[in-house]
Amino acid sequence: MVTWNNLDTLASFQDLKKADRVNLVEAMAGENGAKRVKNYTIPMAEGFAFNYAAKQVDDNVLEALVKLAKEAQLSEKFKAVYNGEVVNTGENRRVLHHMTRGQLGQAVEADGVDKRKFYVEQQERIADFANKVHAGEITNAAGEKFTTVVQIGIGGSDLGPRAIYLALENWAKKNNTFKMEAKFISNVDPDDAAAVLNSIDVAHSLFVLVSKSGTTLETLTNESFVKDALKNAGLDASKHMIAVTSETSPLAKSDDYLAAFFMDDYIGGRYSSSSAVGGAVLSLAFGPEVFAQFLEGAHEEDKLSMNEDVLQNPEMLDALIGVYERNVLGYPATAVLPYSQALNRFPAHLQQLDMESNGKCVNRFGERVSYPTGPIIFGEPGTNGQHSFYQLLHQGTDIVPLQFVGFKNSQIGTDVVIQGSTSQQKLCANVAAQIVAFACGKSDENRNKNFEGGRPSSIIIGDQVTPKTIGALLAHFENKVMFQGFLWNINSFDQEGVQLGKVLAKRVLAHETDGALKEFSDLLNI
Ligand SMILES: O=P(O)(O)OC[C@H]1O[C@](O)(CO)[C@@H](O)[C@@H]1O
Repeated sequence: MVTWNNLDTLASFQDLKKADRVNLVEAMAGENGAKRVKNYTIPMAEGFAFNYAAKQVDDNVLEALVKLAKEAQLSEKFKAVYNGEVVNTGENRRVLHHMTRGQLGQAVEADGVDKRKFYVEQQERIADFANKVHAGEITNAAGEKFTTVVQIGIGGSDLGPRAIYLALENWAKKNNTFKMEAKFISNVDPDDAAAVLNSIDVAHSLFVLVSKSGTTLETLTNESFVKDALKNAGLDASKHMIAVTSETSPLAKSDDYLAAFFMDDYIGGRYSSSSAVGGAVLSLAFGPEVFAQFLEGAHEEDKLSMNEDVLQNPEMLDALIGVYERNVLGYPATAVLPYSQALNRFPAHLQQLDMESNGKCVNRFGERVSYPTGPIIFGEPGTNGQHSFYQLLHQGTDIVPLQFVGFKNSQIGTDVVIQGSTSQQKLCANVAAQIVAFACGKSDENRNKNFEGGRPSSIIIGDQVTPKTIGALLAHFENKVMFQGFLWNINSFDQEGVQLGKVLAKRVLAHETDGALKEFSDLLNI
C-alpha cells in the first residue's frame, strides 16, 4: 500500500533541508571536479548517460535524497502506475502510457479488455494501414499515392509527435526510411492552416485528425478549415482523412474518415506520443518499423525507472535533484538545452509535459500545498540559445538550473573542418565549455566581466539522435516529471487549469460578456 503525503511532512525532507549546501565553484575545481565528472554518472538506455557532476550535490546530499525517495515511496508509486491502479484521482483514471511501449508489471484489464493487447492491436492496425499507403494500396480517389501526411491536433496531440518527427526527419532520409513528408496544423490562427495548405499538394495529402476528447475547439475548427479546402479542390474529404481519438469520443463512430485508430482515457494527451497519437503520423512518415524502434527505446528507459537503487535510476535521481533545487535551494525555473538541431521542438514538448503535469498548487486531495511545485520550463537548442538568453543564465540575478542534452555524432554526417575542428566538434566543445563556465565561473576585478559561477547543470550524453534514443529520452523526461509529481504529492495527470480560459472564450464568441471581458472583446473587435 502506498501513502500519499505532502513533501513537507516527510522527515527525510526536513533532514535534506539541513544538509550542508555544496559550493559548486569549489566542488568543480581541479582534480575534484574531474573526479565528480567520472563518478557522478548513471548509464541510461540506448547508450545514454546521465551526468550530474555539475549539480549542487555531494555524497551527503545524495544520501539524503536516497532517503527521501524511500520515504516518499517513489518506486512503489511507479509500481502502482504500471500495475494499473487509479492514480489519476482527479479524473478517476488509470495512467497507462508505459503500456503503449511494453509490459512493465501485471496485465491490466479495464473496460473488459487487456490494455496491453488493445494498444498493440492499434499499433498493428496503424502499421497495416501505413504499409498499404506506402505500397499504393490505399490511395486518393484518382488511385494516386499519398505523398504528404498532415497532422491536425493541438497540445499533446501535436507537440510530442511534431518534436519526434522533426528529430527523426533527417535520420530517416539518411537511412532510406523516409516515406512521406509530415506537416502539422495546431493553432486556431487561420494563418497556421492556410500556410500549411498553401505549402502542400492537397490532392496527394492524407490528414490525420488527432483529438483524444474529440471536442477541442482548435482541432475541430482546423478540421473544418481543411475539409473546406478539400471540397474547394473538388475532393472528397472522407477519402483524405483519418482520425486518432478515444473510443468514447464523438469522432469515434463518424463516417467522415477513411479509418480511425484509438487510444483511451488512460493515456494523457502530453503522454500520448507512444500511443496511436504519435503512431499514426510517425508510421506514415517513416514506416512502422521506425515507430517500433522508438517504442523499444522508450520501454528500455522505462525499465531503468523501475530500479529501486536510486543512484542507478536516472529518472528518479534527476527528479530528486530537481525537487532539491526547487524546494530547498529555491530555484524557480529549469532550462532544457539540447545541443542538437534535430531536437529543435523538444523543449516545447517538455514545456507542456512538465508544466501541464506539475503546475499545480493543490495536492492529490485538493488541499493547498505550502511549497513550490513545478518550475517554469523553457529552452532552445544550443548553440542558438547561447546567443540569446544565456547572458541572464550566466550573470542574471536568478539561478536557473540547466538540463543539457548532447550527442557525439551528427545525424546527416556532412561536416566541414574549419580552423582544425569539425562543426560537430565545435558544438560539443560549446556544451562542455558551458557546463564548466556555469559551474566554476571566472573572477574578474571588473564586476561587469565577473562570473560568479555556482550555476548547476546536468547533461544527458548520447551517440546520435535515432528512433531508439529519442524514445529513451522522451521516457526519461516523462518519468522524471511523474516522480516529481509523487514527491510534491500532486496529481500530474489532469489539467483542470486549462478549462477556465476555454469557458470564457466560448462566452466571448457567444457575445455573453460583461465587465473586463466585454471591454477586451470590444478592443479585439470580436
Ligand atoms: O487531444 P485533445 O482532446 O484534442 O486535447 C488536446 C490538448 O488539450 C488539453 O486537454 C489542454 O490543453 C491537453 O492536455 C491536450 O493535450
